[in-house]
Amino acid sequence: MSTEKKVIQEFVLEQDNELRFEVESKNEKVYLTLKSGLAEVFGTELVKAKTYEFTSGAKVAVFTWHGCVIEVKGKTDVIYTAKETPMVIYSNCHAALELMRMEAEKDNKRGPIAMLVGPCDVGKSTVTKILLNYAVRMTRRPIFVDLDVGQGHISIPGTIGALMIERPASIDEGFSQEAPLVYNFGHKAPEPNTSLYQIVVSQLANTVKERLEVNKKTRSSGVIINTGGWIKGSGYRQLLDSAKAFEVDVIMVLDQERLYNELVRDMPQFVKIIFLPKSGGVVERSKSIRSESRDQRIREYFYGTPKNSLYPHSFEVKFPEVKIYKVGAPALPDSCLPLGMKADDHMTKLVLLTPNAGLLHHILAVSFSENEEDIISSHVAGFVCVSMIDNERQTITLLSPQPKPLPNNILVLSELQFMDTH
Ligand SMILES: Nc1ncnc2c1ncn2[C@@H]1O[C@H](COP(=O)(O)OP(=O)(O)OP(=O)(O)O)[C@@H](O)[C@H]1O
Repeated sequence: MSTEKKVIQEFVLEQDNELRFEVESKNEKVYLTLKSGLAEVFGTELVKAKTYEFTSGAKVAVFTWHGCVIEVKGKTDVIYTAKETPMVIYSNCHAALELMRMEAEKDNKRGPIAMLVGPCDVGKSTVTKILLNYAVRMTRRPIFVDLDVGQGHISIPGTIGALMIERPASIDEGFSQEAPLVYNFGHKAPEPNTSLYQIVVSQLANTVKERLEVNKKTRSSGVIINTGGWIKGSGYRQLLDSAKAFEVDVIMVLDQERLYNELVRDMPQFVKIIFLPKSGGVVERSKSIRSESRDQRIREYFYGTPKNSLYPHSFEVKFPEVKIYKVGAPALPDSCLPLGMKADDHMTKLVLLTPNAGLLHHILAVSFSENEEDIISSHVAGFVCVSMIDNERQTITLLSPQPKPLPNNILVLSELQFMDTH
């Protein structure tokens, strides 16, 4: 047990102030308690006298609309109170979406489909979370869509997905992950395979639209879509395609006027484009921190969080028991392509793999599809990780959240890897 005494600090926040802190040191824990007044963390209200725990990697902002007293116990790397925040502007956006939801409810129509866009590290995921939390606090049931394959807020990185939000995010664990709809893309950025990205985005958009049709409450609550930070060149065209696929009504552009003006120029008139300033608190993340947080997401998928541990299973499957596919075949010169085939088509071609040492540590998506034709357009049941390949015995050892048997024998290779150090 550590004999080191924990540092205790008390902060008195005036109305509209924000206490920001970061926990960086490994194995460090910081405890936060609301002593009096009202406060929230990214849209989720703090319960008075309850202690919240934050571990290494946490970047937190405690905002108060009315003033409060906060106690922070433990070693933070940065901690300060900010008087200037864009929270009033974000709250006005929520109010505008809420008006659209009220109209939609009255006329039994679809509520607002809003998309957050902007470069990396401007707070897109954070504003998405704030807007979802505010909506659900008004008893709405919006759908959260995450198109950012880099971080994987709904499932693991390399995927896109949708989740119906029924209660505010937990301060330390995020949104409850009940029955998310997840599509495997298999790369940590859209660039390596934009054709495939476009297909999975359209597929997700169609499924989300179907869900809006069948649930009245969700239909009027609408959808909030988070996107990745790739906004230049084909990344920008990709954004336009995604906006079209989801039939968005509102696009909120964080921090970049150029992107805002391009969207005003290129989107149809009925789509409202809104410019939002970035919060001064948003922390920039280096490549290595992004990579660490991707690892952390995958580890949490298999092993859970300190508060909610999971115990994954490890089992063997024989080579013939599974079919492992890779999406995207090596490119062929135009002269070698069959008549009518475009050079781009190879990017969505399925290649059946013979299990080999190259699969070691790779993530495999367990497809819901029953035949080869539907693999790309099917959502996935979950993920396993290849922890051993034994060529002699013709077996693959898999780390899996569920015990044997696999729900399907069709597996799809992801570029993402996970080193299981447990
Ligand atoms: N007001 C704030 N105070 C302190 N930290 C903040 C604040 N807003 C956001 N952050 C932190 O900054 C980090 C980056 O924010 P966020 O993930 O929302 O950015 P992003 O634009 O979605 O990034 P990316 O493009 O990489 O997905 C997060 O760790 C988040 O917790």
